[in-house]
Amino acid sequence: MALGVGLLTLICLSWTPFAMILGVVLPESRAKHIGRAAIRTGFRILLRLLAIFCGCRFDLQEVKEFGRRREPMVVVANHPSLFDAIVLVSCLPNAVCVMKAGLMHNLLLGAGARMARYIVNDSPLPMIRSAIHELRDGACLVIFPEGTRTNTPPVSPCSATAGVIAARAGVPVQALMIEMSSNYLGKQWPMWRPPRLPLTVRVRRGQRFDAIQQPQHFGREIELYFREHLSAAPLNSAQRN
Ligand SMILES: CCCCCCCCCCCCCCCC(=O)OC[C@@H](O)COP(=O)(O)O
Repeated sequence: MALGVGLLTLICLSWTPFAMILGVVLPESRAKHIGRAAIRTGFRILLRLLAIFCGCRFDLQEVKEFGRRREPMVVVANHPSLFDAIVLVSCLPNAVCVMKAGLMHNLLLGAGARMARYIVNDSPLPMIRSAIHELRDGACLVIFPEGTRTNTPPVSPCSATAGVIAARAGVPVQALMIEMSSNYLGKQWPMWRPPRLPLTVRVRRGQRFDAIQQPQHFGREIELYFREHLSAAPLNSAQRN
C-alpha cells in the first residue's frame, strides 16, 4: 500500500502546477469544469492502478450507473475512510465536494480543489450559498454529513446541512453506502498500518429523498437511514467477491 500512497502523491503533485496556473488564467466556468474532469480522471487512474498493483477491489457499478444520469443533486455518504472522496469523485461527473477547510491548504490537494471550486465547510452561510450556486449550475454536490470520518461505526451523528441545501436548491438527495473489508484509513487506523489484502470497497446506492419536508431534521433522518442500512462490521468474506 506504500505504493498506493506514492501513486496518489504522484498523481496529485503532477496536476498541482497545472491547477495553480489554469485556476488563475482560465475563466471560472472553464476552470472548474476542467478541474473537476481532471480530478475524476486522475482518481480513476489511481483506482485502476490500486486494483492492478495493490490488491484492491472496487465494486462501484451502482454508483457509476447513477453518475451517468448527470442530474444536479446532493449526494450523501457515510465516511469510513480517507478513500471515500476519491472513490466517489472518480465515479461522478461534475462532482463538487464539501470539504474541511484545512484540506484546501494541503500541498497535495489544495490547488486542484481550488481550481475545481470545491467548497469549504468552515462557515455555514457561505458554504450553503456556494453549494446552491453549484447545484443550479448543474453540479453533483458530495457531502459527508458526519463531517469527519466515522468515529462510531456504522455511522456517527450527522448534520442537517445536506437536506437544507437540497431543499433550498430544489434538488433531491441521493444516499450512497460505502462498505469496506477493513477499516483501512479509518479514524482509528494508524496511517502506517497496512490493510489486509485484498481490500474491497463497495458503494451501494440507497434511497433518493425527493422532497425534504423538514430540512432541519435531515441530520437525524439520514443518520437513522445509514444506521438501518449499514452493518457495524466490515464487509464479510462472502460479500467480498
Ligand atoms: C488528479 C489530481 C487530483 C488533485 C487533487 C484534487 C483534490 C481533491 C480533494 C478531495 C477532498 C475531499 C474531501 C472530502 C470531505 C472531507 O473533507 O472529509 C474529511 C475527511 O476526509 C478527513 O477528515 P478527518 O476524518 O477529520 O481527518
